[in-house]
Parts: sequence; structure tokens; C-alpha cells
Amino acid sequence: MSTAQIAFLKGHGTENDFVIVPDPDNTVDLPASAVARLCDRRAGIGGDGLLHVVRSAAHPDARHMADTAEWFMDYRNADGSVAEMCGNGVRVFARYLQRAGLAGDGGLAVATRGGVKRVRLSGDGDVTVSMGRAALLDEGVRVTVDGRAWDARNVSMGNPHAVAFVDDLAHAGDLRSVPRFSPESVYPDGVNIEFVVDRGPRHVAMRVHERGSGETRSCGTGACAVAVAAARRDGADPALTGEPVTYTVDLPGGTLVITEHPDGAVEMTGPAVIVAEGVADMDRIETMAG
Ligand SMILES: N[C@@H](CCC[C@H](N)C(=O)O)C(=O)O
Repeated sequence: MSTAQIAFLKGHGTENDFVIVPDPDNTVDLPASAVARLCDRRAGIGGDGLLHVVRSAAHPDARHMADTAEWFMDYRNADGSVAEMCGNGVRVFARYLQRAGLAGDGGLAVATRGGVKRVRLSGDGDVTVSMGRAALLDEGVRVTVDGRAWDARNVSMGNPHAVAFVDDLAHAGDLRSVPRFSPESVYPDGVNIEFVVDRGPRHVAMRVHERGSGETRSCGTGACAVAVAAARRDGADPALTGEPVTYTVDLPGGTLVITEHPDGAVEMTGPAVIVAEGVADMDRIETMAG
């Protein structure tokens, strides 16, 4: 294969879609501009982000995790920027490893910039990920859309989230640009913003504007941040009761089930599918994307 050709697969988890680039030895050159071109929905393959599949030992950001996790999810947003974690991405990443015969049907560990995540695959069905602890931070922001404003809860899932409880998901507007939030200093590296409504007991629905990608049809880390923020708002704290708390989170692209355990660990379960495979001609993508 010439250096202008990149072998890829395409997959999604609750319609959060990714270009997957298998590159065990970390030899494919993927600057931000190449990632943005591959993720372009008109002139490229199209995706909310890109999953670069590299052996941990072969990547400088992951070498220190190589003893516990053979594979590193080098995650990029659609604009080419690097993010610490992607919840839907890690499920799709594990599904790719399973399909390639690089993971058994049981559990595996995946290295991410947000640390090592344990993943359980059940045949062709759902994938469960131990996402680690959510950090609920004191300093929140006020989010404003079309003249309406909400106080948003600041939650870190390794990556930053602002969770706003609203009366109607339509109040989030068209989400074509980053919703305004202040003070901006709370999120110096940008933020993923979730808008949430109640659907029933321990059942919510959300929309999200993702840092580096715009509105997406699902966000796994966002769903975890929302579930934990909703639990605290509802007076539920597994650390105090010793009982796990589970929320069902509906997103435009599907449903994720999030459980917070008494030790603080957050588990996410949802689907992950690979839908296509091919070779991208970077010379042509570059020419067409301009
Ligand atoms: N869609 C992802 C989150 C991807 C990273 C995010 N846009 C960021 O920059 O933090 C998910 O499923 O968690």
C-alpha cells in the first residue's frame, strides 16, 4: 500500500461514528489535518472522530501502560484535536479488536489518555466499559442558548463536561456552534456540553455538543457525566448507601445504561458495531477537501 493509502474501518456506538485506523506499529502519519480530512462527511470517509489503533508499546503517550494494556486508543476528534477519552469510541475499539482476532470474548484492557479502561464483550451484543470515577467539580458554568440560561454541573470523566438540566431538549437550539458558557476560564481546553431532560425515575434523555466535533448523536463520557449529575441532583449517592445506582440515558442515536458503584466506579453498557472496511486514498481526499 502506498503512503497515500490508509486502510480503515468504519464503526459506531449508538450512532457516534468513527473512522478506525489499525496501525499496530504506529507508522501511519496522522497529523490533525489528515484526521480532519478523513472525518469530513463530504470529501472524506466521515466520522465524529477517529480511533487510531496502536500497540501501547509503540506510542509515546501509552508506553507507560503497555504492561497492563496491549492496545492504545489514540483518540482524535473530527477536527483533528486530541481528547483524553471517548466512551463510545472505546466500545467500538474493543469490537474492532474482537473482529480482528486481537481480543477474546471475555475482558480486555484498553489504554487511553484517560488511563486504562477494562472492557467486557458479550458476543455480538453489548459492550460494557469500566469508565473509572466521575469527578464532580465545584466550579460550574452558566450556559446560554437563544436567550435562555442554565447553571451547568462541571463533571470530569477524564474529559470535561458541563451538564445542564433543561425543560425541553429543543431549548438547546440547533447546536450548530459551541453554546455560550461563562466564565470561559472554567474550561480552558474547551468542553462537551450536555442538555438533559427527565423521562421517568432514573431515566433521562440528552443532547450533546461535543468539543472538536459539534453536535453528535451520542456521547458515552457525556452519558456517564449526566447519570452521575442526575443521581446527585436526585439525592442518590452509592458511596453513602452502599447500593449501585443505574440510570438509563436516551440519546438521539440510541440508549446507554450507566451504573455508578459504591466505590465510585462508573460502568457504561451499550452497542458497538463495525459497518464497513476499505482503503482511503489520501491524495484524493486532500484534493477534494481542499
Ligand atoms: N464521543 C465521545 C467523546 C469524544 C471526546 C470529546 N469530544 C472531547 O473532546 O472530550 C464519547 O463517547 O465519550
